[in-house]
Amino acid sequence: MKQPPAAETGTGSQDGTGAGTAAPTAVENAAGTAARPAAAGPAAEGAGGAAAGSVIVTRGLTKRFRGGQPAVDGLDLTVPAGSVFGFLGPNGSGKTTTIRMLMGLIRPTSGSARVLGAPMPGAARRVLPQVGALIEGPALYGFLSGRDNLRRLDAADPDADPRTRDARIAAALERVGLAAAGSKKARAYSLGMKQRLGLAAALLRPRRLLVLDEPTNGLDPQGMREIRALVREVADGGTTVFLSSHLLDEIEQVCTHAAVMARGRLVVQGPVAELAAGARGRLSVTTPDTADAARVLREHGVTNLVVTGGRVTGEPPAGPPGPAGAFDPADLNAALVRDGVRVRGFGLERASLEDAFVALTGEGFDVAG
Ligand SMILES: Nc1ncnc2c1ncn2[C@@H]1O[C@H](COP(=O)(O)OP(=O)(O)OP(=O)(O)O)[C@@H](O)[C@H]1O
Repeated sequence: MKQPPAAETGTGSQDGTGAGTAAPTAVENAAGTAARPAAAGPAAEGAGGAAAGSVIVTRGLTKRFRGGQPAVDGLDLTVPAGSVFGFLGPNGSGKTTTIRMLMGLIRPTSGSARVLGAPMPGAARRVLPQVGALIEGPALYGFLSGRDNLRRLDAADPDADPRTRDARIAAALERVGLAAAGSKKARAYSLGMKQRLGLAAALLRPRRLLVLDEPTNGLDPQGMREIRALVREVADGGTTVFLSSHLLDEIEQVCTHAAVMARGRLVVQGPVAELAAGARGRLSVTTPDTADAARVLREHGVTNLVVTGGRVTGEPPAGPPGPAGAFDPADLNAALVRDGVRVRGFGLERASLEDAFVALTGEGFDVAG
């Protein structure tokens, strides 16, 4: 409840193609690409209609608070237009500090940040009207109704047309499922309702970018589901969504792209599917002939073999599995049988983003930070 939604002053430039490309890959693999097809909305309408543009680009972005270690250290972030971009990291990894720099709320110590193609914080006055933001919870007056809170926020926006105010507020309340509760005092709202009201505030006007700092923090599972559904809906409308989270499964469920932070540094970024694929999952063979199985697997390019009891697991060769991929699990199974290995179980465990995080950092993902 500390920060109001991003300041909404000045007029916006429509140039949004940004300096970067949609190619992810900052530190590691993940040669991914562009924005999802849903980018055909406002997010795709930058100069020249370049849907492949980047909505956020940072280069060497660094923030050092007085005397301390850098909170954010040399960050190179590229957020493709039309993506739902998850900014993932344990508590204290520098997510909020990055978002505050992106929104022009604090100055970087060094490096640069461009949002919608314009430098921040310099261009904040023309960029921020196109950005809806929810940072550290919405700033609400408890004694006002949800609707009157929105009215107050809209009235503080010099670019908001007072003639369309009531209609826009009604539409925003409807969109976040608060139409029926609009007349209730905000102090009577649950945490989830407050978050939704904050989102309604961010969506009072069409936005090209929505920035959400831990939007599901403190919500119950139902509240989380509602916020995720809303995020998807906003993205389907063509708005790029940048959201921070310390929840891996949340990122997997809702995001097309992700960046992983640890101790102020970027660990990896790219399309979520490719990040998880980067970890490749593990191949698992259940057999009483573990030594022979391990040998055959090794001969077929399986690495990091681990034998536990009657099971051998290992990392399959790089590339997608299947007849057209780098290796075919069926061939591997046949090779085991051919060598007399009694295969009692054979499987490929799908990698999760958590596997990717562990593989990249060698650490567990400790959400308690
Ligand atoms: N105003 C400040 N003054 C000094 N140190 C700060 C300040 N803001 C953040 N930090 C420090 O910078 C580091 C990164 O904090 P930040 O809030 O950006 O992380 P985060 O990933 O958003 O975590 P959380 O989810 O807990 O907010 C932390 O060590 C934090 O203590």
